[in-house]
Amino acid sequence: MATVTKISKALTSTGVRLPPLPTIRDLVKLYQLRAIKQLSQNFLMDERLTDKIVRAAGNIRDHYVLEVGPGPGGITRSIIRQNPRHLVVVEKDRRFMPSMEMLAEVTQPFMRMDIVQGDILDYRIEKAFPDCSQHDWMDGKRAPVHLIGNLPFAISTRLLINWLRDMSLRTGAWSYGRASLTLTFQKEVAERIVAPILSDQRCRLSVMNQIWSKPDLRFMISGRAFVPKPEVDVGVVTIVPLRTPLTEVHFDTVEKVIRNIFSMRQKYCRRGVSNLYPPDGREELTGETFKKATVDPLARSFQLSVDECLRIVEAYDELSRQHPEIVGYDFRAPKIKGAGARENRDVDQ
Ligand SMILES: C[S@@+](CC[C@H](N)C(=O)[O-])C[C@H]1O[C@@H](n2cnc3c(N)ncnc32)[C@H](O)[C@@H]1O
Repeated sequence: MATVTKISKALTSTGVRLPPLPTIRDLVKLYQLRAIKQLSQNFLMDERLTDKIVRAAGNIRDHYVLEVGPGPGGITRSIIRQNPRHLVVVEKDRRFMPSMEMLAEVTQPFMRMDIVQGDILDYRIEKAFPDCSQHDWMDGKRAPVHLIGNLPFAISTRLLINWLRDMSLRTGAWSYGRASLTLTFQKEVAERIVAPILSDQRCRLSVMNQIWSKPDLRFMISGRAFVPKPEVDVGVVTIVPLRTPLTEVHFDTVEKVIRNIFSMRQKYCRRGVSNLYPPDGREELTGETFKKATVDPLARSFQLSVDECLRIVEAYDELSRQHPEIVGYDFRAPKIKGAGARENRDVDQ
């Protein structure tokens, strides 16, 4: 571990020196590193870029930070240099544990660093920071809790939707208050998250994000900066929860309706919405939805504002309280033999 124990950059305010980030050659030697494709491993080894990502999170001094997938620890070092109070890193790949342990040891007198070897999708963030008190959601300030990560692309969209759900229910990281996110996404996904009405990238992810948060695409990083180089460039996005979300309808209902609205991008939005309803009564209920919502059923989904999407959600929510039998309906569910032929015909017409 000669290279890792070499001392390089100082922690500015504490005078503590961090073990330097291993070079690419070190990575190969020390960890017999072959990037594992299933874990979406593309490492960022340029300190200026890792510092820039952490700066995008704003002030984290004395705050609580969770880093997703630290890998060899480039972003981790940038976080530590900003002197958070408590850092938790969650990494699935056991090969990175020794270098994380070394960082935890060096920083131990000045801050708390916990290492979790495991899957971020299973990790309970509400238990991560026992010393962090709850912060009032409605006062102007954000909670001193930040989720930061150069995300594994294979799970980034799923993770974001899970986190938006937690944000809406004020569970997980949002049990502490208005926690913020600073994350990387493949360029196209980053553009979709912030896409405004009428844009080519407008999709379910845009509307879902914009209902509960203010997402910002802060800057792009060329794919060339990563090792190994991914096929695409990468966007750094910050996501700050809105003090007042744009709806009070339950996340699961909103997600279901928005998914249907955007399920057939090139067709009239009426078509996707109609699939929310069982064939018996589909026409009538779809007509009623658009009437209640005062939205043009012949608009395409990308032509709808967040407000129009939410009016459709609210109309569906109201109708499903009047007709409880439609709540569990899923037009993609396997069809019962015999009924299937008829139902498929209805959908295709
Ligand atoms: C894109 S790499 C980023 C590594 C490092 N942060 C960097 O910027 O160089 C993604 C990291 O997430 C880890 N990872 C992948 N899936 C994970 C999961 N489900 N839970 C936790 N970590 C995961 C990978 O092992 C890898 O270290």
